Amino acid sequence: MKQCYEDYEATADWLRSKTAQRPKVAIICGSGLGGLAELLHNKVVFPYKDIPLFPQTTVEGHQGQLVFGTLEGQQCVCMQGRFHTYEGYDLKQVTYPVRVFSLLGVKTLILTNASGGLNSSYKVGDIMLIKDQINLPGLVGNNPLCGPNEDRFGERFLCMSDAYDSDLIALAQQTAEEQGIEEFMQKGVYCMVSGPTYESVTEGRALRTLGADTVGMSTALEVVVARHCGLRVLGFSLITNMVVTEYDSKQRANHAEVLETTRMRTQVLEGLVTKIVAKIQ
Ligand SMILES: O=P(O)(O)O[C@@H]1C[C@H](O)[C@@H](CO)O1
Ligand SMILES: Nc1nc2[nH]cnc2c(=O)[nH]1
Repeated sequence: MKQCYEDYEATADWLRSKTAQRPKVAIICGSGLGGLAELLHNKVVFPYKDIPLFPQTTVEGHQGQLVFGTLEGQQCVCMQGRFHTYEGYDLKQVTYPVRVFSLLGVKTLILTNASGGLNSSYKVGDIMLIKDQINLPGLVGNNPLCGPNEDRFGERFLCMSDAYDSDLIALAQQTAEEQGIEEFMQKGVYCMVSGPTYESVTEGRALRTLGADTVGMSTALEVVVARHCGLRVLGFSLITNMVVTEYDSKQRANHAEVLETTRMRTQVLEGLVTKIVAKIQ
């Protein structure tokens, strides 16, 4: 499927015609982390299947609906479920909602994800503020900005050294302190791989050597497209499991464990994001 500017406009126009809400903040919820959308007030909910040109979610823990509403007085739009390349979607489909958000007038994108911990000082249940990313698919040609540049969204050559907004990171750190949850807050580098396989021992070790603190199967592509259209970005990675990096380990990564850990920390992460949203200008 080849998206053009008019497709993004058609989806944004359709949403505008169905709700008078004009969010400035968008939130993409990771695996098992969609509960945040339930906290919105004056909710207007659109199942993805009803939204023109929107992909559908196929993964357990990703509900598949777009929720507009107000969080602490701030108008927000929340994706309860995201799209991944391992589901068979291409790079433009995975990132489709981000450009729609930009056309709707969103200025700040908050992303959450579930990830495997690579940094041995991290623990299952820690929440990592993403300070930078390794877009592994992008480094080898699978970058969502490949192809003709759409100047109406952004420039051809995009700087990614400031992808995660330092003011928003500072705001998040300050808010975590106020919430008294610094003990399980981390700040580090997220690496995206395509999945759906979890890492072999040697792959896990290699990613750690590259400088990654956590690894997951999302986020980096959405962030590239968000930065291309000028959105400010804040990201959180919930460490749902530790990546197995010992050849004789009996531990095995699995999605059930991922979802179980999200259940353990979902309220804390929701509380943190809510308080941050309240302070975003
Ligand atoms: O959407 P996210 O990145 O939170 O989901 C992670 C990566 C895979 O989709 C899944 C693996 O358990 O969780
Ligand atoms: N690639 C990857 N994605 C994850 N998502 C949640 N845990 C993991 C993990 O260990 N590896």
